[in-house]
Amino acid sequence: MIEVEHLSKLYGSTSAIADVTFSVEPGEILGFLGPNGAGKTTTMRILSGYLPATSGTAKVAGFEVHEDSMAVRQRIGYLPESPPLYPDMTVEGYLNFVAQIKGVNAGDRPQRIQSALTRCNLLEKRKTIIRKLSKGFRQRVGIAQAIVHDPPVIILDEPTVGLDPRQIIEVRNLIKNLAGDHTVILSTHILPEVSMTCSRVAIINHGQVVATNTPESLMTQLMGSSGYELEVEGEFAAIQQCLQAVSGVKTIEPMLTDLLPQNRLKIKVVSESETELGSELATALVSHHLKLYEMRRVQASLETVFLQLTTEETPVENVDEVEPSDAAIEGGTPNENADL
Ligand SMILES: Nc1ncnc2c1ncn2[C@@H]1O[C@H](COP(=O)(O)OP(=O)(O)OP(=O)(O)O)[C@@H](O)[C@H]1O
Repeated sequence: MIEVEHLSKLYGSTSAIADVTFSVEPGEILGFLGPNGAGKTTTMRILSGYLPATSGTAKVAGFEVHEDSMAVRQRIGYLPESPPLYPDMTVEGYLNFVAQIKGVNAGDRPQRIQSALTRCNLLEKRKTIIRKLSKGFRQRVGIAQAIVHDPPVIILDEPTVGLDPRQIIEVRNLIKNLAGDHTVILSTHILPEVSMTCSRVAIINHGQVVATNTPESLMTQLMGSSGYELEVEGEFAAIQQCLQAVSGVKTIEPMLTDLLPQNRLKIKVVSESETELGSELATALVSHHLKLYEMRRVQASLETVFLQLTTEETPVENVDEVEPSDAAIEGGTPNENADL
């Protein structure tokens, strides 16, 4: 549905994006994740037909964004960082105005407006003047104007910036509900937003896409392995000998922990690939009469991946080429409030 190839943009001599290539399948939500100044807004604006690229191509629903910018604009709903709202209009009046300029037939407009109001939970505010709305409701109006003409593609630039936690949850749920019927690109610098909302993530840094994958695969693929923490009763040498025989095990290490009952050890097992080894590890221990008290799968957090990718001196061209890092699997759970 969206195909971007070798897209670059220079502002004078400043390179905002360079050689950006990615694609988005119909019905997907792609998270475009990067720190401030990475080039997210520039890419979104080029895709929406509001800014010409210096070189490269971008196609939306088969139309080249620069050559067929009118056809593209009709097929895209765009929520910029600051939604272009008219504060003195009512919500309904504004949506009617947007539907009109987006070319929705007069006969279809009431139904399209009703649908956008319903999806964005705005029915009770339809007669309210936009100026009187809270920031959260204004953001919903911004999303409603992006979907009122029922475009196949929706581009949302930092849609939850400035909202309170309750409003953030509402807006994220609303975005998730758009998937399937629509193809969505969501730009953000907030990590949990991506893992909560998106089916795939493209990480952008210094104007270049440094990795693209599902949030989960990106973590395991980049780290090249996943890990398990086990609590087992017995001697380390015996446990090590037993687990070493399990195919796919890369390393076995004792972990330093306090407060464990006597004879119990915490062991960290790292696997060679992302294949699940849990049941094999448990079976091996039980067949050697070693008591297993606890087993937990540990994966790198998206935050670890992001920091690793965006602090590389040179961009990682292909995540498969990254050296597996054992230390990285200690990343633990993502910080829910990580705001880079
Ligand atoms: N109109 C402009 N003129 C000159 N440089 C610009 C212009 N717009 C953006 N830039 C530069 O291009 C780079 C990418 O900016 P862009 O706004 O696309 O990043 P971003 O990832 O959206 O950042 P943010 O999250 O802060 O909005 C930055 O270095 C920025 O300073």
